[in-house]
Amino acid sequence: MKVFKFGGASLKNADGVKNVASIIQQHGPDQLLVVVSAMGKTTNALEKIHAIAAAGQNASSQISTLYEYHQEILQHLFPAGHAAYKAVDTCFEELKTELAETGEFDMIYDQVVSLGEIISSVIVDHYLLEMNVASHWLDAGSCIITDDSYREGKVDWDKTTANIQKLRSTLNKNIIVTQGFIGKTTDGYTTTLGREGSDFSAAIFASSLLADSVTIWKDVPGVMNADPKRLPAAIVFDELPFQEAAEMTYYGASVIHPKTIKPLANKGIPLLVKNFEDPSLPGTKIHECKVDDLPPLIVFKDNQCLISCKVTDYTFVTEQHLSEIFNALSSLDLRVNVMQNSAISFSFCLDFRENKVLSLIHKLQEHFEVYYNTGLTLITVKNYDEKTFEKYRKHQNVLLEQSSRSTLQVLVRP
Ligand SMILES: Nc1ncnc2c1ncn2[C@@H]1O[C@H](COP(=O)(O)OP(=O)(O)O)[C@@H](O)[C@H]1O
Ligand SMILES: N[C@@H](CC(=O)OP(=O)(O)O)C(=O)O
Repeated sequence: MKVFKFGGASLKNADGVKNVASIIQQHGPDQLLVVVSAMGKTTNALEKIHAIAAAGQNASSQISTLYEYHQEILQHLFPAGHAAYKAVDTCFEELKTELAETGEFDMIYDQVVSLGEIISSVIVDHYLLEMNVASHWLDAGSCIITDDSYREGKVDWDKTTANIQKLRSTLNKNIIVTQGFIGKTTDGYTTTLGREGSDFSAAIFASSLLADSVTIWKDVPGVMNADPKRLPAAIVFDELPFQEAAEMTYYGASVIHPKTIKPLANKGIPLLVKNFEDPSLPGTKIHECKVDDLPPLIVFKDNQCLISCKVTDYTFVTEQHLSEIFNALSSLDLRVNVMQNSAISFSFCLDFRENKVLSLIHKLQEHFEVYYNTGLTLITVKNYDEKTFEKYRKHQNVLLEQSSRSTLQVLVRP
């Protein structure tokens, strides 16, 4: 059996839905489970709607814009009065109900933001049925069980695997269409798996069903040695070892969600990255393989914050100081992207998640003099050669630089 995952870019309008349906129709005789994300930039719009409502303001104009966006798609796909309209209306009713709920910010966020995937999957399912494809809509939350870490749900693999394995008989008769990005707690509340987490959902289904492969359909010809939006001369890899792909995602290559590789590598399931605009292109196969002479791999990670903790009593940076810093980071579930120390100061860079980073700074100020800069970009060059080493080290406004035998990292003010 196979797993396909279609992201927001592939489903951004009615033509996108038609194209996705045609890729599904041509997939061949294998059993198929399809994971879809919210359409276009719907998740960002829902995040904004939730933030407005949580601040006690009226989000009705933003809700109308999102409703119109989906109506336009529906009108190009279905005749008036089709059941798909009612199904989408029900989701928007649910959105209003959830926004009126009182509860913890992150918990309500998940109930609201997850609706983008529900709407998208409802539309794709109805359209496939319209095209005479035996589609079966599945609530991903009935399978993917997480703890109650809202916005970053941690998967209960035993329960999840057992639930997903029960899908085998349905897969014998139907193509399953389900949502990426979302799960449920054992109490039945929806959770999300972290932004851009639909690739991870596809990997969860594939690993539980021991799929033959997972294909994630993107707007690029495959995995490239840099984001082509940043470096138009980037080249496409025919194949990549799991290890190399995992490291790329760790450094921030946004083409694949970082949690995707592990479940697939553990089960030896190949991950194919293909272009939804031209499915005939070979794409990239990520699997257990050896590739010699990989070119330099360049990853740009924006929205970085550099924090420097300065010891003020001339005792130098000791293990005690480091443990205070790492305890604070761990208590807030924050990950360091690069770090460096000198005699009296310890500097590190991390993603700028404003509320959490400001809480961190507050904690650190109990022990150190703290300085910080935001709006930075971390450039990582893996497998650097002489040319790329020189080029990125000479970048203007370098705030921090570090290199090992194979990897160069420079933190710059863009
Ligand atoms: N190394 C890379 N190779 C290919 N694409 C990359 C790479 N790094 C970043 N990208 C970006 O990833 C984008 C595709 O991912 P994404 O926008 O998350 O797709 P979707 O939301 O549809 O799943 C591309 O448009 C490209 O700009
Ligand atoms: N819709 C969610 C989950 C996701 O993975 O989306 P996409 O596949 O479009 O990156 C998000 O935007 O975070």
